[in-house]
Amino acid sequence: MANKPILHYFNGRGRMESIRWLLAAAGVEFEEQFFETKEELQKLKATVLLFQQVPMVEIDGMKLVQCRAILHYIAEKHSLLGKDLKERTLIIMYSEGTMELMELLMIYSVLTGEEQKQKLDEITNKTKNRYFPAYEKVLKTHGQNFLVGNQMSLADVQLIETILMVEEVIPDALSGFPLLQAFKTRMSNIPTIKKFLAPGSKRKPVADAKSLENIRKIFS
Ligand SMILES: N[C@@H](CCC(=O)N[C@@H](CS)C(=O)NCC(=O)O)C(=O)O
Repeated sequence: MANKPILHYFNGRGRMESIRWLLAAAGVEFEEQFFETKEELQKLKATVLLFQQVPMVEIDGMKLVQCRAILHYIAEKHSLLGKDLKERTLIIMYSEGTMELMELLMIYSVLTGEEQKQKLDEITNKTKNRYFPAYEKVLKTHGQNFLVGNQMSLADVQLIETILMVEEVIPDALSGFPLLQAFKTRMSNIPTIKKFLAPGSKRKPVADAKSLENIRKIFS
């Protein structure tokens, strides 16, 4: 049996969480090696990180960096990247939209005070007026269960991850988006995803003040 992928990152969400989500949705077991100090990260930078950045994933004899490349590799390998060039391009297009929204949420999580309030206004506005209407429209236009090709893809996995992240800061974010509400229920009941959402999985919680402080130290 092939070795399990090994994920190298800190013990938190960041840019690795979508990779955890995708592997889990594909039903792939993985291992994690966390760095906990600046020194441990420096050691990785000096030895294995091509651009001195994480996430890094050891998979199929490669040490992959750049989260989009990693996501696309895993998606393609597990038939989550469409059946032809058009589907693949739509999947990547939708996935890029979710990544923009997730990026805003990642920035929000490290801000404090007035800066955080302003970022939340921006997130609320873009969620309700830009991103969620777009995905609602896609689902409405073709009337299918998934965003592309009537089967689960990278885009769907990233969309459910994003919906749950948004709801952590805007609990009523899905009100007014009935198709996205149904999508959330459907996706959450897919067995591999249900397992990942259950307690004890490798899904990471929202960072608390102590872990944020440690992450700041690691990357300072
Ligand atoms: N384009 C890269 C960006 C990766 C990135 O910025 N990683 C951060 C942590 S999430 C990092 O390693 N920062 C350390 C540094 O740049 O020195 C990707 O998508 O993977």
